[in-house]
Amino acid sequence: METLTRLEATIAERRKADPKSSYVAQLSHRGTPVMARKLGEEAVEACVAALSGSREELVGEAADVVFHLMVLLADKGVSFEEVMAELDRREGVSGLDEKASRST
Ligand SMILES: N=c1c2ncn([C@@H]3O[C@H](COP(=O)(O)OP(=O)(O)OP(=O)(O)O)[C@@H](O)[C@H]3O)c2ncn1[C@@H]1O[C@H](COP(=O)(O)O)[C@@H](O)[C@H]1O
Repeated sequence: METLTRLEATIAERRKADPKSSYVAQLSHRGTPVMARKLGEEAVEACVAALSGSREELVGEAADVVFHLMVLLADKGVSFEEVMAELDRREGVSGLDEKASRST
């Protein structure tokens, strides 16, 4: 978790950097739709790696997904802490029970 907290701080800082020297700043400069598209692309690449790639490729693609998700969250002003709090809130509630409760 420390890694993600550090990455969140790095992303917040690099968003303000010169796009010529920072990939994060470049994404920020290009705007939310590009960030969202990148996240979608990386998610698809992770799926492909899971289905037909090596373990190493899956790890690499998963890291790309997490990184691009963090970039998009920063852009939308959503903190990593908020996402963790949502996961904490869900802890212990079966996905099946939660789904069943939606139809009542
Ligand atoms: N964790 C990452 C990280 N993971 C992946 N990537 C970049 O994400 C991109 C995704 O690769 P792709 O091949 O899919 O994208 P691409 O084809 O190169 O890019 P497009 O032309 O499609 O936009 C690559 O350029 C990777 O280098 C990352 N870039 C940066 N970070 C972290 O962010 C920090 C700040 O980076 P800068 O803003 O570049 O200084 C770094 O120190 C790292 O900690």
